[in-house]
Amino acid sequence: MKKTMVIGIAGGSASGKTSISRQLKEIFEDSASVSIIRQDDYYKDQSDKTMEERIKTNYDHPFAFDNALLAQHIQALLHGEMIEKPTYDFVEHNRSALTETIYPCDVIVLEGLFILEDEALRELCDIKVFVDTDADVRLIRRLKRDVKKRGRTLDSVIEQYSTTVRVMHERFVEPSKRYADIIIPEGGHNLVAIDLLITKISSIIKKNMV
Ligand SMILES: Nc1ncnc2c1ncn2[C@@H]1O[C@H](COP(=O)(O)OP(=O)(O)O)[C@@H](O)[C@H]1O
Ligand SMILES: O=c1ccn([C@@H]2O[C@H](COP(=O)(O)O)[C@@H](O)[C@H]2O)c(=O)[nH]1
Repeated sequence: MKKTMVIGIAGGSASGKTSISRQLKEIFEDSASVSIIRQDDYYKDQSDKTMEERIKTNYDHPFAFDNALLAQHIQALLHGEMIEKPTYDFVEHNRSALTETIYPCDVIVLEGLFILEDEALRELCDIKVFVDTDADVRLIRRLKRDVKKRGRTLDSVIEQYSTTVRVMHERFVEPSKRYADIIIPEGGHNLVAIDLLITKISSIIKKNMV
């Protein structure tokens, strides 16, 4: 019987998880149906909080996410059911009103900060990947991205990084590296590691198709 494969991609903020997930989706689009599920879309709803309160939330602690719903959605896809995936608005620091329908597929790329830290999510992954990018590179990337795409100021990114992002990374994200089957040093720059990952996924897809 055809089985859906789950590729878990964890790593620090701005390590390159989303960029690698997109590369994989593009590469396998012709041979398999691929869906990307981002843990970021499962940040808890904060409609009951003011903007001032939302700014103070610690978004780098596992409690900020509804991981139970995420695990339930992955299970549903594995059982051949479609899901209504929440979507997240980083500018508003809140869930959006819109959901996205995700249909059962051959490959689920499950990416996010705590995919390997959370035991239930980790156990759903057939291949566990950790994108390992140095902290200084991640901070520079985050500064550029958050100012351009997430409505932040330079000062707010630096303040959030020094108060929560860095400490939580060391406490929760970095230790989860030990669960990885594949560690990709230098993020998306490491073409050799990405090629190895692609070869492995291809062989699993081939076996699945016969
Ligand atoms: N290998 C790379 N080289 C240069 N910039 C990169 C690379 N990978 C990602 N980026 C950029 O860094 C930022 C963060 O990458 P992203 O994939 O969103 O990380 P994550 O999903 O881990 O937070 C984005 O603006 C992205 O374009
Ligand atoms: O409302 C929010 C939600 C999250 N964040 C920050 O985003 C990153 C996680 O996203 P990556 O794409 O992995 O960088 C996390 O470090 C949070 O600090 C936010 O600022 N506001």
